[in-house]
Amino acid sequence: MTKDDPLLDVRDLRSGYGASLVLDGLSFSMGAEAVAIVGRNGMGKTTLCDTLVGFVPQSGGEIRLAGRRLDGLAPETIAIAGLAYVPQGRRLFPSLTVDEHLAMLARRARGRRWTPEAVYELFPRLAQRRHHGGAELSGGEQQMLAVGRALLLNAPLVVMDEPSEGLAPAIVDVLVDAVHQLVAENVAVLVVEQNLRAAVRMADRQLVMVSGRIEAEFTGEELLDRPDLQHRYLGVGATTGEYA
Ligand SMILES: Nc1ncnc2c1ncn2[C@@H]1O[C@H](COP(=O)(O)OP(=O)(O)OP(=O)(O)O)[C@@H](O)[C@H]1O
Repeated sequence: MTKDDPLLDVRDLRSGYGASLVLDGLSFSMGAEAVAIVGRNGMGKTTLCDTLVGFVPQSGGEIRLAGRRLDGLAPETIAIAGLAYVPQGRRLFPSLTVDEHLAMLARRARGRRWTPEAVYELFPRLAQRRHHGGAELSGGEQQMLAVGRALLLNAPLVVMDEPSEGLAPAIVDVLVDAVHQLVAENVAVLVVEQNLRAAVRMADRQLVMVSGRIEAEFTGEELLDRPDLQHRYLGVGATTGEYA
């Protein structure tokens, strides 16, 4: 990496499922900051996350992390290269306790910034639930665990797909604070959000996805102040309620 390389640089990315192309020439770059990807249902946000982390194979374009090409690498290699993932739906193991989830990556994390104990400091609620199984946790606790597990990779970039989905406002506040703390410690966060209010609180840069491309970029303030933009890019009702 030279000093001019962005942390993540995505150029002309193409990917999809079989013959159907979902990402169709998608480009953006980011540094050690928080960036949100917003957009209507079905625009390809989850496909973007899954392609970045190697779950969906790309059919064109380039992905560079700190100057290193990631395209075509296996998901485990991409994770170890520095791209951690908090998938939509959290994907935890119902029969494993919180402690057991974190223990799986504890050896790799030893001596680094993010250890299981550091995750428990970030999310004290998880520490109280450390002996409970994944299936016994509330949605918010599950999301904290999914974020904590990703942090144990000690990666420079964490990708989060819809972290606020289905969560009470108080829990979203905890996640927003966690994102701010990560960025303050130089960990970049790329967050996909359906929920504009949560997205704006997590990130200043809002990239709008339309039909598999980044079509526009706004600041959070611009998007919140402009119902016309919300209507055009996010659909009716994007900002109704505190987080809905
Ligand atoms: N496994 C799959 N196989 C085939 N098509 C898929 C698959 N997953 C998603 N798609 C299609 O790809 C397109 C983009 O879906 P994607 O989930 O990436 O969008 P999204 O913006 O994340 O929307 P949502 O918020 O509803 O998840 C949609 O047309 C969807 O039907």
